[in-house]
Amino acid sequence: MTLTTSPYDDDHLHEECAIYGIFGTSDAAAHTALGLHALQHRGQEAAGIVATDGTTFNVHRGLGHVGENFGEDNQEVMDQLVGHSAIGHTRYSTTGETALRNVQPLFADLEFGGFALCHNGNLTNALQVREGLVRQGSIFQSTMDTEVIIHLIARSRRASVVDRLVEAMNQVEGGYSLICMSKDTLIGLRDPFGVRPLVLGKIGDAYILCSETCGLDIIGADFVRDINPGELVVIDAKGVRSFFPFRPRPSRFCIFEYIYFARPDSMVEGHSVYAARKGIGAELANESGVDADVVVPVPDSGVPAAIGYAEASGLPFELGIIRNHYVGRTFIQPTDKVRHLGVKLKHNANRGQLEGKRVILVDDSIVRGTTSTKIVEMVRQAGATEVHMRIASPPTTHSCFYGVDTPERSKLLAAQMSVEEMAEKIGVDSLAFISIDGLYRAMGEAARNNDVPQFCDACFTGDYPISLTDYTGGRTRQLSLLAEAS
Ligand SMILES: O=P(O)(O)OC[C@H]1O[C@H](OP(=O)(O)OP(=O)(O)O)[C@H](O)[C@@H]1O
Ligand SMILES: NC(=O)CC[C@H](N)C(=O)O
Ligand code: SF4
Ligand SMILES: [Mg+2]
Repeated sequence: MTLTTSPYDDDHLHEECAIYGIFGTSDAAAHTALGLHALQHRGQEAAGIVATDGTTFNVHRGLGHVGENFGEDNQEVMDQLVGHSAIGHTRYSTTGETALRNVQPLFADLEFGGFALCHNGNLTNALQVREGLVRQGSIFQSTMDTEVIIHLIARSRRASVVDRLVEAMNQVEGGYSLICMSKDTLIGLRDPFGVRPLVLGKIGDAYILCSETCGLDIIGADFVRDINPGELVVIDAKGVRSFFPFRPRPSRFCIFEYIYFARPDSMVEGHSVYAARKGIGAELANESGVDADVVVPVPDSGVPAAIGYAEASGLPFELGIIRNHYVGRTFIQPTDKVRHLGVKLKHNANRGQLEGKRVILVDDSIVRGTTSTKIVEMVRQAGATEVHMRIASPPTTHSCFYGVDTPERSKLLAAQMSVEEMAEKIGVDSLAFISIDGLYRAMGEAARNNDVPQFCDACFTGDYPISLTDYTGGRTRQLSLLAEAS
């Protein structure tokens, strides 16, 4: 049991969240469950779906995976989620603990009717806004940043749902993609910098909004286009309408989506995630090639970059480490002790491909260094004569505040050590990260534009595009005295 409810006391690097919405089909909830299943990699703490038939809103929210809540054992639940429109969420918390009160979508009965909302991202002034609302009498039901949006919409005096939403979003800062649903409308929205992804798809007469295109593929829907930064789309019986209600800002899409978060078979912002990862691996080989016998990925996320590395270097690619797919991502293990164990449970050396060889290990990132330390030890024990580690991102030196719950800086290996010190700690013969310009080159840019960077890369550069109101000046506060038993 925990009383933890402050945005500052969580030291894990989490994934993100997935959001999904569909309008205009009789089995909207079933489509949403499938879409969320394809997007499960973005969040594994909790899942929820709200569907509406135009009158009633039907909801199921639960802790755990999509399949545990909306799978074949949950037919009764699915039967109750009737409606022509539905939205859904898989959660990885950034603000607010993992508990039932914090499972999205959020729902409220507002002056104009029912309203459901789901959010990928993190609001950077939610605590400040929340304090103001509580002073004025608002009673919060959760400890999530996202809930302030519902309160701001409820208090707005504007006439339409869309205008109320715009007024609310003008009072919050942060990274967000949102999908909202009223009885007859689906609304999608990306923050003005477009930090988090959101795509539009179509199947038959129904429209879909979701985090990544793999959520469209699973139900055979067509990809229509990305929602643009700062764009708000309204989907109703009349079709899709687009608005740009916010002050335009330069696009700063999260570059880490390409490096790690998104699924390799997704297209995000016009780029294939798989091709981007291979390109990063190739740049890495060009920048920091080393004499070796074999290129070995740290599965899963290191695989496409290692293929690109092997192709560019002309070295053979081998699966020298095998991953057990029945163990969750290591980021999600709750304590350091369990996380260490998780890495052992998850990977095993494929001795025949490593023994007597000079091995280049390729992974996408080093966060705490837990994975790399264990893997290197494992590869050496399997008889590798040299181990060189190559990382398909620059050193992660800063925390993310826009939807990826990174450990605090003191837990980020690269924030504490030089590359040489990290190499020694991890136990490799050499260690190299892709340069920031190399990363931008792999993304098709000549270099990083330091005046107006083409992406958000704050976890590598500390250059935060959106203000961090709640995270400066040491504001910490317990948000609720109510502790949910886990
Ligand atoms: O330095 P660390 O704190 O260990 O974190 C970094 C590792 O964590 C991630 O993999 P993860 O095992 O979470 O998932 P994956 O199987 O999808 O690569 C990432 O791909 C790195 O391998
Ligand atoms: N990772 C996310 O996108 C989290 C969304 C939201 N901030 C939450 O904590 O639920
Ligand atoms: S800080 Fe890093 S992980 Fe967070 S949005 Fe920016 S690039 Fe993505
Ligand atoms: Mg990994």
